[in-house]
Amino acid sequence: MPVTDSSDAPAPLFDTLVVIGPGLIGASVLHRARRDRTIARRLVAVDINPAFRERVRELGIADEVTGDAAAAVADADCVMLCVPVGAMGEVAATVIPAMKPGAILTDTGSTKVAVIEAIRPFLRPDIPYVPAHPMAGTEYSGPDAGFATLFDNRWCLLTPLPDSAPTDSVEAVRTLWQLCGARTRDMAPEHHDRVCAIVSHLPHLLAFTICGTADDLADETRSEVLEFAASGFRDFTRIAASDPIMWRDIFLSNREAILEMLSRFLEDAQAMARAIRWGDSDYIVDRIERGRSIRRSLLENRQA
Ligand SMILES: NC(=O)c1ccc[n+]([C@@H]2O[C@H](COP(=O)([O-])OP(=O)(O)OC[C@H]3O[C@@H](n4cnc5c(N)ncnc54)[C@H](O)[C@@H]3O)[C@@H](O)[C@H]2O)c1
Ligand SMILES: O=C(O)C(=O)C[C@]1(C(=O)O)C=C[C@@H](O)C=C1
Repeated sequence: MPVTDSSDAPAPLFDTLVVIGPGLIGASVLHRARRDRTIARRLVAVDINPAFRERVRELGIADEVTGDAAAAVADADCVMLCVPVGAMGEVAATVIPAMKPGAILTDTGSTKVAVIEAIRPFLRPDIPYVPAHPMAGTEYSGPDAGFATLFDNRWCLLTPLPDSAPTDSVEAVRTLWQLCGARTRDMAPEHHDRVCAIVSHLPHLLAFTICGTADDLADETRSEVLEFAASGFRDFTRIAASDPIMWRDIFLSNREAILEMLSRFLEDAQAMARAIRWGDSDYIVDRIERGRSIRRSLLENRQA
């Protein structure tokens, strides 16, 4: 029987990975890196919130946990920003001057144009920056929400800029996400923001709004909402339970694309209202058929 010697294991991708903001996304990366030991030899977590730092220590997913971002990144080979998109610029301003030459900076922000613009003023020529966005999540947030398999078979979109990272750094970040279980695709940041506006941001906007509308009808319907809400309304409430700060930042930082998708949606909703008013059965059935086929193809892709 062959003897398996741990020294035969390939060296991890990075020596030291620093995750700034070990919430749902950052803690999930740390869980995966801790579990597989292929991503980094040493894991460091930085959080502004002392209670979250304590939880990360208790979870045992980092070798070092600190609130001092500048000190933490000094030895890092890769620094991953997992803070809300509105905080990316201020964190970048603190960490970039403290990073060693050649260390890679990446982020996981849900919007890309605004995050890149927020980070760009602090970039250094010797710090490659590779923006990324894992298309995976849940309605939960904070360190306790993280888990190692979050990214399995999900997309991670990379939006590398022609002038801010050599190819080997882009490939290192691609490999990082593949080691987390994700498939990767490269995209221009503007295109990314339009795609995410329709597949992620607008659905959340609709979920927050429908829950708000139901709540505004509280006097008449609160007991019905609570008592009789079956799967349909519940499916909306799952995503409506998402973190308010994260979603405020996403809406404000992808304003134009979201407003464009919302106005297209409102036109289509008006057309549906008209079809209902005038009894246009063909139109109604056609729209529902399209919804069903989208659902089927999503399920097929997920199983592939
Ligand atoms: N939740 C999702 O489904 C999802 C999916 C993909 C990408 N993202 C993006 O990834 C990022 C993280 O999202 P999340 O869901 O993990 O959020 P989260 O709220 O779970 O975690 C964010 C963490 O950042 C910390 N933090 C905030 N400001 C900080 C600062 N200035 N310095 C250090 N730490 C700070 C918070 O204390 C928290 O621990 C966001 O940019 C979000 O848009 C989220
Ligand atoms: O699954 C969920 O609950 C999510 O909200 C995840 C989701 C999405 O909309 O798909 C949310 C925000 C992200 O930037 C990426 C993924």
